[in-house]
Amino acid sequence: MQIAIPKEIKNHEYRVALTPTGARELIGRGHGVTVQAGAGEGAGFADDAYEAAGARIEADVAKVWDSAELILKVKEPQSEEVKRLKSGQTLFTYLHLAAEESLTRGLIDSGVTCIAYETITDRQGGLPLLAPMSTVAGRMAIQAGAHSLEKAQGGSGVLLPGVPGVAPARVAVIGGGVVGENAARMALGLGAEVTVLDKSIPRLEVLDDRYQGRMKTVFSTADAIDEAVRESDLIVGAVLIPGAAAPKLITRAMLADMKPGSVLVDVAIDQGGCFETSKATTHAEPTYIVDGVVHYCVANMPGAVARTSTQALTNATLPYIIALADKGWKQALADDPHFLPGLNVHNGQVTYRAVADAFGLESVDPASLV
Ligand SMILES: NC(=O)C1=CN([C@@H]2O[C@H](COP(=O)(O)OP(=O)(O)OC[C@H]3O[C@@H](n4cnc5c(N)ncnc54)[C@H](O)[C@@H]3O)[C@@H](O)[C@H]2O)C=CC1
Ligand SMILES: CC(=O)C(=O)O
Ligand SMILES: [Mg+2]
Repeated sequence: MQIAIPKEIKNHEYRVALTPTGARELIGRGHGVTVQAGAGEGAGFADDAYEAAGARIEADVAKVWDSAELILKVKEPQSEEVKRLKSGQTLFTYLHLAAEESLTRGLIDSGVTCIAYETITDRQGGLPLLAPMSTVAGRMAIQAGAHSLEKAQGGSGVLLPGVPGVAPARVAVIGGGVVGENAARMALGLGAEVTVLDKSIPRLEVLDDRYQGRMKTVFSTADAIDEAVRESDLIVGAVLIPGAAAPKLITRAMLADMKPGSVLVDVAIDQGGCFETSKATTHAEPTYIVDGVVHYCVANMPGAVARTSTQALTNATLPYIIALADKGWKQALADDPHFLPGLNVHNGQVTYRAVADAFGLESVDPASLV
């Protein structure tokens, strides 16, 4: 199969969809890999490394997209990339469609088969292709939050660990999944006082057991969120209802109850964000202030640590890429009931229920297509 790796074009996105190591695995199985010139540079992978793995380097972006049966990306296609798609191609990338109606409609019109990393499941009920980037983003959320608390960023001037004689900051993490656990773990490591809120009791049990009471676990209700809003210096939004738009858990009116200069880091922004006042920002301008509260809402946080993130992403995606390349999308999805929910759009139809529901569209059961 002919596989293309375009250079990512989203603001400050330095990841690439495949490492040279991944390219070598695919080429060894008889597939052709074309990499756009410079695609791996931001992650520290030079064109030479891909060539040494047997890949072809192509400088002409149109030729990269045109030649491909399977296109591998990191971020959702930007509008100029949607125009490059051709009916019959397969696109495998993060899509987060419930947050972006125009992208959804563009992909419907393209006639392309679109498989999203973030809706593939595993036997344990996890999201194995979201998890590596959620691990990165969760860990980064505390770095970003700590920086945003500094006065120069509009923050309250609180240092997360405090110092001897001065209490540490209070950090609340809403959603105790992969992002939430990693954020909580980093905040604990820095000496903050940490509370995790989740709607899943089994998840709170896991956290309680793993951290032996070093973080507070709280069942997520409107009351619990009100309390977190009043007491916290930093709140991380880390909820997910797979494939669906994130619920708005903190409204604009609630910002008045927060301490001036406190910080909201909305990691769930790629699914539309879980705070009413969240709007997606970029690494170039990551924060803005509403009613005295600093908001950090970067939708591609792992792009800033592209070397680590690219390696972690390829480790997770490679077995699925190999299945797509060896068998074609239809057989690959038919053979694996956990791969099947990755299908979001096929040949003009939405195949993921929560995406269709977000925009009042019809959805088609993906099982009926394979
Ligand atoms: N901004 C960025 O760069 C990145 C964003 N993400 C996003 O972060 C979000 C979280 O991802 P994961 O941690 O992997 O998901 P996950 O599925 O591991 O965890 C989500 C958790 O939210 C909980 N939850 C759902 N509704 C809730 C509510 N009302 N109150 C409290 N908890 C609730 C669930 O029970 C679950 O434990 C997703 O939207 C994901 O796409 C992930 C990576 C990078
Ligand atoms: C998951 C996601 O949106 C990202 O890694 O950028
Ligand atoms: Mg987006």
